[in-house]
Amino acid sequence: MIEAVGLTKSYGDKTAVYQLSFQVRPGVVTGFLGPNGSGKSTTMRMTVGLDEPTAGTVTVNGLPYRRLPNAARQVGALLDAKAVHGGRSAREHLLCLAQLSGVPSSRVDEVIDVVGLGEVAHKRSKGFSLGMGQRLGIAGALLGDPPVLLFDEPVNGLDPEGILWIRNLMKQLASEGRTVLVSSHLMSEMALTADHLIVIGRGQLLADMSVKDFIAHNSQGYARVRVPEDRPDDPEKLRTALARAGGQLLPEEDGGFRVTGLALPQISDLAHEADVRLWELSPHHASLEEAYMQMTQGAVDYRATVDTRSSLQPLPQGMPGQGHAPQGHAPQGHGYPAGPGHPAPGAQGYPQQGYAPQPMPQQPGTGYGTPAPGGHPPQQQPWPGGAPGTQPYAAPTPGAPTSDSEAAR
Ligand SMILES: Nc1ncnc2c1ncn2[C@@H]1O[C@H](COP(=O)(O)OP(=O)(O)OP(=O)(O)O)[C@@H](O)[C@H]1O
Repeated sequence: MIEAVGLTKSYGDKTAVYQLSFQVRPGVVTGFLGPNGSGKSTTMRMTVGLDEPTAGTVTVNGLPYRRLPNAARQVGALLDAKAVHGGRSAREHLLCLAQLSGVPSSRVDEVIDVVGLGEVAHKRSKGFSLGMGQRLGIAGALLGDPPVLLFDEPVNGLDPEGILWIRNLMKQLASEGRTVLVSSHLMSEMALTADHLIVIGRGQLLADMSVKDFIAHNSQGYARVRVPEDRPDDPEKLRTALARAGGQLLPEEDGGFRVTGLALPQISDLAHEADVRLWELSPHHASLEEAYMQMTQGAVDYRATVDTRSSLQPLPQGMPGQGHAPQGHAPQGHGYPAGPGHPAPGAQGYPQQGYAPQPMPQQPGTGYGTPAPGGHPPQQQPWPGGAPGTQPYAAPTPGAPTSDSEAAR
């Protein structure tokens, strides 16, 4: 089990993680979600001793990583697939890791086969594609056969077959009773892979609950209806009938309608009573992506403009190397687009008061440590299950971290 209690990390003025408390339990895949810069990697780095918390603790099976006996055999992590000596072959790289952590070299060939790198095991890793690098990083995480595994965006760069493989691997590792924490921005993939979610925004806990509960809490189900086009009065008749019962009929772009506030049988009965024929009546189940967008939209620091093209200025003609003289087009220089399509961080949805800049105890960054190599650990033990006191919602705390843009000001 991984447990964070009041975990906080500041880099100078920037608070990357603030009073984060959660438990990652064994036996299930836990998805770790949050917008860019929300503190996922920082949290994972602190978990494996690569960064020191400014305050609070994060432990693996009750101990901070650096105090774990044989840490490399207890926790495996894929944090940065590029953190490999490019001059070494995949096999050499894994052999080095194996020697450092007291893992027998026979295990190296096993994990190479598991991740599908057998054919390129003797090739230098600097020639590896992004996906091959990810596979090598995953091999490194699996090397010590650890009961706790962290994967930071493991599907990055993988092809569809690789993504399916990762999904099954995560599930298999969890079904073996391991603790599996995996971050990703691919919501559709997370919906298929994760059982439980920890969602953070600007370093703070936003949700800690099952995928099912997360979707139910953060989205509104609705019904889709369609009426015959040759009966132009029907939409209005239906709208009136539904409104009397407390429902709402909203037109959709494709000519159909969305009904909120009423169950499907009620909609059917009301339409029948109003003499409106329905050509479609179907439930719409919200996706994890919809629920995630709804929850995190106010905690997004980096957002593209709605119409990215409209905010771009044309480049001046006659730039050096274009082979003709400037025609008097001066750059219309203003900074990076701002305006209606580029809302201020936290502009929608998420309570604003939590992000007011407040003085917080700060501590300069403590730099990077190195996970301690270790020898063979005791055999895996069954983990205590059923963590108490999970927190479905954590309201933003006054004094919470500012967004990057706020910090920059
Ligand atoms: N070594 C560092 N020095 C200064 N700031 C840092 C450092 N590491 C992370 N940060 C800042 O901390 C915040 C959280 O970063 P982090 O990489 O943990 O986010 P993330 O959720 O993993 O983002 P992404 O989804 O984009 O990978 C960011 O604002 C980042 O700029």
